[in-house]
Amino acid sequence: MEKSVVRVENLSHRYNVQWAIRDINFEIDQRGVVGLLGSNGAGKSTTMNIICGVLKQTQGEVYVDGINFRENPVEAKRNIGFLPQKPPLYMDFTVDEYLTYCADLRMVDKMDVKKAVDEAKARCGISHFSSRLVRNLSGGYQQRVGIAQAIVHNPKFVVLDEPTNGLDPNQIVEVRHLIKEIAEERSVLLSTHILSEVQATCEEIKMIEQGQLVFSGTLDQFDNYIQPNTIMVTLANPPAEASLIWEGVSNVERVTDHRFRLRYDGCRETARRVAEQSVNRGWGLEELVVEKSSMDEVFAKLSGKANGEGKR
Ligand SMILES: Nc1ncnc2c1ncn2[C@@H]1O[C@H](COP(=O)(O)OP(=O)(O)OP(=O)(O)O)[C@@H](O)[C@H]1O
Repeated sequence: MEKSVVRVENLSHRYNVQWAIRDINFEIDQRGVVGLLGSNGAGKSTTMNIICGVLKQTQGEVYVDGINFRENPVEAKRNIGFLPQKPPLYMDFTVDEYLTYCADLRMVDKMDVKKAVDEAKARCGISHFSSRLVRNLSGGYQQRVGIAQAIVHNPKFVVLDEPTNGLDPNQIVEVRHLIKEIAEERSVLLSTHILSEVQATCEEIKMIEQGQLVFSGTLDQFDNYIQPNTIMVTLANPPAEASLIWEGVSNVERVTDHRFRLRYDGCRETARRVAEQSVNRGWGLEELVVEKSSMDEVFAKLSGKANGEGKR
């Protein structure tokens, strides 16, 4: 069995003369939520549409559960669920009618359709709305119906394009929770512009900029992409600023009477040494924070990197 559920190899696509995405390679694990990040026009939708079989790539290969999309698209699609940015809901259907229709489209065996619909409804917490018209559901519940149609055929891989767009804060929390739950038994690729959403939901991140993959790694690796180089230290009995400069520390800024920002060489040892010295010399260490960059700063740096290299 393959370790990854999706494998993308040298994927490139152009709509006209310009490449929309160029030479993208990555794999997606069997479980968990992967965030797909990128600025507007970076190439996220193009990549997602190709992986979901909505768009045929110009070059490269996509394997879903080991099946090559080019060679066997129908089989590959059996393993994929897709919730586009605008959910494909039929407002005049009841929830049951709609999900039954989706199960048919997804070629669920006739004998298994009712069970599949019941399971998808239970999973998404909409069983009590079975007979309600989709149009009469709130935005949050309509989105749950959208997610239910994406998992009704029990796919191994689900793609959700900005699934919390337009929801109120409570609905956002609920839908995020649901996404995490469905990712316990399958893999979910989540496209979003909202960095706090990635932080709240994803374990892995792929970032595309200017049509190229500029980052692929864990949330922790993304957080630590820019090496921290300042330490904020709070001392009850601080010495003169000059005493705080020693090996590894290049500059000291006095923020308040008791707080200092030390610019350092990024070496972990330096932070440890600051703590040791503060204790040994009786400076009354109250707080020591290694100041990491925010996700926005990492995002901006990665976007800038792509722009600077003149991609496409
Ligand atoms: N149908 C199309 N015909 C021509 N060019 C297109 C088409 N769709 C997308 N593009 C171009 O391909 C590039 C990548 O677009 P894509 O929609 O994949 O980006 P995106 O990251 O999904 O952006 P957004 O976040 O704004 O949806 C852009 O330059 C876009 O203008």
